[in-house]
Amino acid sequence: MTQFEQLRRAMAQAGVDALWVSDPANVRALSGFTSGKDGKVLVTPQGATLYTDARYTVQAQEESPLPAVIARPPDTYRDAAAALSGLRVGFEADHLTVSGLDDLREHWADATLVPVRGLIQKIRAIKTPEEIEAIRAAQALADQVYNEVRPMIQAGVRELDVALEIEMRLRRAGAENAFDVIVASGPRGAMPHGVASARVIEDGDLVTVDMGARLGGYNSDMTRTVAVGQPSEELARIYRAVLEAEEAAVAAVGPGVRAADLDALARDILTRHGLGEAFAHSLGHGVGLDVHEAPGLRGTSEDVLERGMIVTIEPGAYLPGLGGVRIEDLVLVTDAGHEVLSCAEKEQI
Ligand SMILES: CSCC[C@H](N)C(=O)N1CCC[C@H]1C(=O)N[C@@H](C)C(=O)O
Repeated sequence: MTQFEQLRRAMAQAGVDALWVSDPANVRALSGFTSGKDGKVLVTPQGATLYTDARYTVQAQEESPLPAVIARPPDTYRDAAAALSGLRVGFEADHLTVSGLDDLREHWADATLVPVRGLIQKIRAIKTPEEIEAIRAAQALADQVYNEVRPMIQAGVRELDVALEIEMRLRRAGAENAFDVIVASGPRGAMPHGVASARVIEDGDLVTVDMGARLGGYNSDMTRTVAVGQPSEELARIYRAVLEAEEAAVAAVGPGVRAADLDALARDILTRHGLGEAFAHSLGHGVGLDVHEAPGLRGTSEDVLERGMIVTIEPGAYLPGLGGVRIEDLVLVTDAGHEVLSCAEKEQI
């Protein structure tokens, strides 16, 4: 079944005849238009239309097989109104502002507006073969850049210089950062999202490097924690506990596995090491056009892994005042179980 066929089925299940798509990644997924934040897609019983403005006339023609309407609001809404009279029209509740909804209500008074959540995200969670290759390529580049930059992580070097080197190498290769590079050294390692600062790395630090490449629109995501000099026995113990949790969770990845069970598996290992409270976030998430997308690997998730999903496995332990550790792999769910896409070496500390 094509993604559009899957979407039509999901729309029927959600009880909508048409769908106004405003999430940039969903716009891109449906239309191929790479400036998703400046586009919308309207799916009706007759077909799908890309809406964007005159800055993108040529780009829309080049990139999207969908018919494009070049207009700006309110003309956009007026154009779409004709096709929507009497229909139940879904809108993406997670990606429409209050004023955006007011606009739809004003211009589509003859339609019934219905909030929907995660319809397209659920379809995007299972990657096509082409998407898998795109993410594999993004991760391969990230591995290469990480390996090139790894020797630079030494005492006396600022975190932001490590981050800059990573970004420069990604950009030279035609990619970009999937997100601001996290380089969290020493006590800053206690911040899971500690983007690189001016801190100078010191002897005995653990340094967490979390980076991703965005290549051809698709993201990768990987974390390594490295030791500079000889870390304390306490930090080394935490590192080994996180590594144990990470390896056990990766080994358990396969089709049919409940995301919540995977999260619990890693969390239980860290709890046995006295680090349950220190694991301050979910185990992982899907990766694709967005860095964070479905499925969610967290305790409250109802998601079940399926072949073709690409997820991160990234347990961590964060101890304020002391530091932290996170180890993350990018993992493809396969019929046989899984394939780890991230190849950069994990250190034994
Ligand atoms: C700003 S993107 C961060 C990428 C990173 N690899 C990542 O996803 N992290 C870092 C620590 C936790 C994890 C995260 O943000 N998880 C989200 C999904 C959560 O809510 O737990």
